[in-house]
Amino acid sequence: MTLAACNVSWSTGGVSILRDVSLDVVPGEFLGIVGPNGSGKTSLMSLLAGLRRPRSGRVLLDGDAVEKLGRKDIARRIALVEQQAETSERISARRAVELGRTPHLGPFTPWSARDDAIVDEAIRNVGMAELAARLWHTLSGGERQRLHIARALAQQPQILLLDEPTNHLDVGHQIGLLHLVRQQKLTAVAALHDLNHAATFCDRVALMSGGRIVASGRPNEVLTEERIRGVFGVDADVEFHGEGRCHIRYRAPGSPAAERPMLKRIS
Ligand SMILES: Nc1ncnc2c1ncn2[C@@H]1O[C@H](COP(=O)(O)OP(=O)(O)OP(=O)(O)O)[C@@H](O)[C@H]1O
Repeated sequence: MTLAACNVSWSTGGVSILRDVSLDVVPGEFLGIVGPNGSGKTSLMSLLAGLRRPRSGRVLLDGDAVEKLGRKDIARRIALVEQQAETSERISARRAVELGRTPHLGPFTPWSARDDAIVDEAIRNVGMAELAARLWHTLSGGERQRLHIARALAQQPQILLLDEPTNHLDVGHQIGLLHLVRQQKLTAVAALHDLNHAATFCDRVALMSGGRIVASGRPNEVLTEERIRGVFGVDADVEFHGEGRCHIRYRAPGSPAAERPMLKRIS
């Protein structure tokens, strides 16, 4: 299943937010979207998920315009984990994950033992089995975030859209979550703030700035010292690794560059 944005622009309140954005994600690929605050990552994710309509251009899901598809049809194929997803309802952790099965249920497909098994596995995958009976409002921010991911996995989408999925998570759970996404062999698109996470886990990275995609490609093609300085205003030393990967070491303002021998290419 492919998802593509073709020359998409979006504006709100007379202000242009996304400008002529084109990208596509191919089956099985993990695409990272990075960029400074306000560069348009969340806006792009909501267009890809069909929550917003572009002012011009099109979003295509397997060649079909997303805006022409029904919500349930989209939800069977795409799961979105939003940045500030919340629920005020008094529900258990497990119930929150069960909601992921909603697009697959209907008058002729009632809840079954298979749905239970899918929900159990999703909860296990995010390490929340012991807290499954707890009420939502008693959970920490990180625990809730892991359940949002479990809800999306229980949805069994072909495409997973994640808006800053590592928010609220400690470093162990951040790495665990991104590894879990990779293991799912899903097509995934994640807006990420941590450039090293993008460089470590994503097959390709799209860099946004001012509502545009200014570069896309393998992590080490996109996350260069010049672009990190130009787009984020931060000096950094980038160490190149094999298979398109790299590692970024940020410099405090005014501190010297690392000695070059440390930066030699590792193949
Ligand atoms: N509904 C809205 N009304 C007005 N402005 C909006 C609206 N939605 C987004 N914007 C503006 O669009 C720009 C892009 O916002 P968006 O949330 O897409 O950026 P982002 O890259 O996800 O930022 P962050 O990293 O801070 O989450 C911001 O300047 C934001 O204030």
